[in-house]
Amino acid sequence: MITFEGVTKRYPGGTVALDDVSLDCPDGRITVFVGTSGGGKTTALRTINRMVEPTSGRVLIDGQDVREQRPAELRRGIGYVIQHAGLFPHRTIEDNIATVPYLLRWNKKKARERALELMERVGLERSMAKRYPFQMSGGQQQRVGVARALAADPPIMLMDEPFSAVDPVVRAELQDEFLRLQDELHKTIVFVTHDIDEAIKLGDKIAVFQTGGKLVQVDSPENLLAHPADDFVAGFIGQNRGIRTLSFAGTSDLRLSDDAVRPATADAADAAGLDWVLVVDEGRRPLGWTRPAQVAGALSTAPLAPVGATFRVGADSVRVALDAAVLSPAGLAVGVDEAGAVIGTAAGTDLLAVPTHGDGTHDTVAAEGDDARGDGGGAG
Ligand SMILES: Nc1ncnc2c1ncn2[C@@H]1O[C@H](COP(=O)(O)OP(=O)(O)OP(=O)(O)O)[C@@H](O)[C@H]1O
Repeated sequence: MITFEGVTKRYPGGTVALDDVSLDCPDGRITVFVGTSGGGKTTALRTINRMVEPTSGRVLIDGQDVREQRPAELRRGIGYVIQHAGLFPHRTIEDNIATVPYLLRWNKKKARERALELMERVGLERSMAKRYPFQMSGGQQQRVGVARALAADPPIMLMDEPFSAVDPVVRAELQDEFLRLQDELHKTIVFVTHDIDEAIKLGDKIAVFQTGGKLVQVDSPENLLAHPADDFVAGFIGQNRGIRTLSFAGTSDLRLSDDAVRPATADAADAAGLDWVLVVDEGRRPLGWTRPAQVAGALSTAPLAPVGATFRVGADSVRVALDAAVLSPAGLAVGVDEAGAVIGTAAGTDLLAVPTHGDGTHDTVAAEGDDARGDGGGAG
């Protein structure tokens, strides 16, 4: 665990970059520092690897003051990823990734093998190993940056706006892969971003910094959305707070209805009275929507409107289900199991009735994916 104890940083000239910051960054979790420009996020991050020394207070790693270790030694256990990746332009991709192993005097073969293995891990083809950074896209360079930080398998990773310099589509891909990687590696990660959506997507725990280096709220993403500590945090989170909260509400306890689900072999007359029916095949996989009143005979002969988006019951959030309902011609969200078979449907109003009070008592989605994530370590 990384612990900040009353950390203050005052620069010559009087700028207070950090003002009495106390906070824990739990092991194996992602703690995100978010906030306004100049709020002290980067300064806070850099006190962990001693790139910045606090004016007062201390930073501890597993109870030990970081000042008890020489910076070089300390940094060996701490991966560091920055915006624009910061790769060495005159070194090949594999040599960039193997930077720390070379410093640790691993033999060349082992270091290169590790670099190639990591390239695969971060979604790069091994055939790119001999390229130079200028021959890679921005997104690929960021992946190399992540691989380089992971090379010596440090327990801690510090990431300063690592995905900010790429376009939104690539950024979303990098975020998804980063979460997948973290599911396997369980590093203790401190991640700086100015983007609240990125913070909510990636963070187990979010620390909001305000200008003047003040820490205004430390909370799980769901609590931050549900209970912003003050107007500054509420303003920073922005609009759509209610809808975003639905991302943390789970679908495993939803009551789904089978009323509108019919096999293709059924007769349209069986569904008389229904506006829309969802026609399914023999494996209950959805084929499409139809209006039974407009069909004579078996539903297999009916013209079908596309199913649109479905949601995985239990795995997807209420927000995903609501999206599916809005996009469905029938206004019904189709819930499916792992195999894609229909479990039942839910109307938008059923989905909006799900409690999302953000006090941790509702059925939460496992942070869109993993049991180990999600409780965020609570407040403070
Ligand atoms: N070496 C320095 N000397 C003097 N002032 C500094 C120094 N480094 C940072 N600051 C000041 O400290 C404050 C906090 O800076 P910091 O970079 O930590 O903020 P940040 O939250 O990471 O901002 P951004 O999102 O813009 O990167 C700012 O006012 C900045 O100008």
